Amino acid sequence: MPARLSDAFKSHPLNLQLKHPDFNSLHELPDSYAWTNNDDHYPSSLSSFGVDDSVPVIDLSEPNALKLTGHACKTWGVFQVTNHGIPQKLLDDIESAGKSLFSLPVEQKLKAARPPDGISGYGFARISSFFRKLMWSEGFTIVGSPVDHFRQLWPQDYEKFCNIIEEYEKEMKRLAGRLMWLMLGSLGISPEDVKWAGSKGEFKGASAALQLNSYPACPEPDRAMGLAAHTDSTLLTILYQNNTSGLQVLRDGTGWVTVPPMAGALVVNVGDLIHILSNGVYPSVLHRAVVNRTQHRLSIAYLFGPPASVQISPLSKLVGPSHPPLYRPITWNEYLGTKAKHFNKALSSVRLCAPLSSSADVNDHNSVKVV
Ligand SMILES: C=C1C[C@]23C[C@@]1(O)CC[C@H]2[C@@]12CCC[C@@](C)(C(=O)O1)[C@H]2[C@@H]3C(=O)O
Ligand SMILES: O=C(O)CCC(=O)C(=O)O
Ligand SMILES: [Fe+2]
Repeated sequence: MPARLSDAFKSHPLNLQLKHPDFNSLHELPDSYAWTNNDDHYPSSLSSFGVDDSVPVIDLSEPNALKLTGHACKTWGVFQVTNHGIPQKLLDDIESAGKSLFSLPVEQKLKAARPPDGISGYGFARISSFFRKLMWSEGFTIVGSPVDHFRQLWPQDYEKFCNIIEEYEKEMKRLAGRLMWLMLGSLGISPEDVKWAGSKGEFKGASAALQLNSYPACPEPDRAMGLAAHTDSTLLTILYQNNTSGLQVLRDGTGWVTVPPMAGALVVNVGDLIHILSNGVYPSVLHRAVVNRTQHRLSIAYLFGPPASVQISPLSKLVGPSHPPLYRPITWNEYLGTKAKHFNKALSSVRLCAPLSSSADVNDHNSVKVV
């Protein structure tokens, strides 16, 4: 039987033994949540105040969308899209489903806790084990059907919430396929070059995870961290954020740049697997979420990847004598296991050789110190 995404962590269980707090009852920042200057990626470090450098916004109905996408992937690794075709009503529905989930009592949410060796359910971010301090957030991951967990959360209304998730995943999958061809097309790659994309290039067998993130208002936002700096272990990620800012991307030479919430727009991140497929031409983007004193923030990430057991390696059209393959072949499941072990050094752990040109692979995050 081919590997399933839900099995990715079977051999990498996460035994956090942490107590899930009721954030609303915390009026002071507990020491376990207070990041200091010694902690890697301290929240207020390196911010790019006053720098006029903003994340590209691409109108997908424009004829030059392909060229703009290629440029954004090469120079930023992140962009926002408008005219993406996702109905506003669906975005509103998923936002209220997320709000409803995170406002349940802690004991209720814990009935749907993510098991240590599982992928789906409620809990701390998987990357929490790499840090001495806790993150000011809670998450809920959905891979496959959410019905068992949702029945625990909302015994009466679970079907309504399952339908929203199903519809959202269907729409996101279609958009992810479209974005993949904008990214790959801008590299001169066509559907015949990517066998696992299917005969029509529709990415039928693709796998995906949906991650709902909640960042409660925080009494001391400057000392807290919502979600620590990381790259996504995906081909690409499509992120919906509510009207509260918090997402920041690390920009070479500039520092942390905020991705401002734009009504109706969606954020697209280049993930580690596009980094590998493109042989480092489209580097994955290091990003994090910071928190604020007054507003609750919610984000919903659609983490899109290949079929779980397909080998991903630099595309043959992009390698040659002057561009040797920089990464060894790896499946998505294996990469998630590597990330669980090496975190921000996962990409360099699958690297074959140093790039010949200094422009390739600028964002390999080799220098990120793991605590
Ligand atoms: C497919 C996945 C990517 C992810 C781990 C996961 O199994 C599902 C959640 C994803 C997420 C979202 C928040 C940040 C992140 C680093 C994490 O801890 O869980 C990512 C993981 C990833 O991209 O490596
Ligand atoms: O909340 C955000 O803006 C970032 C979320 C994120 O990076 C993720 O879910 O991978
Ligand atoms: Fe992310």
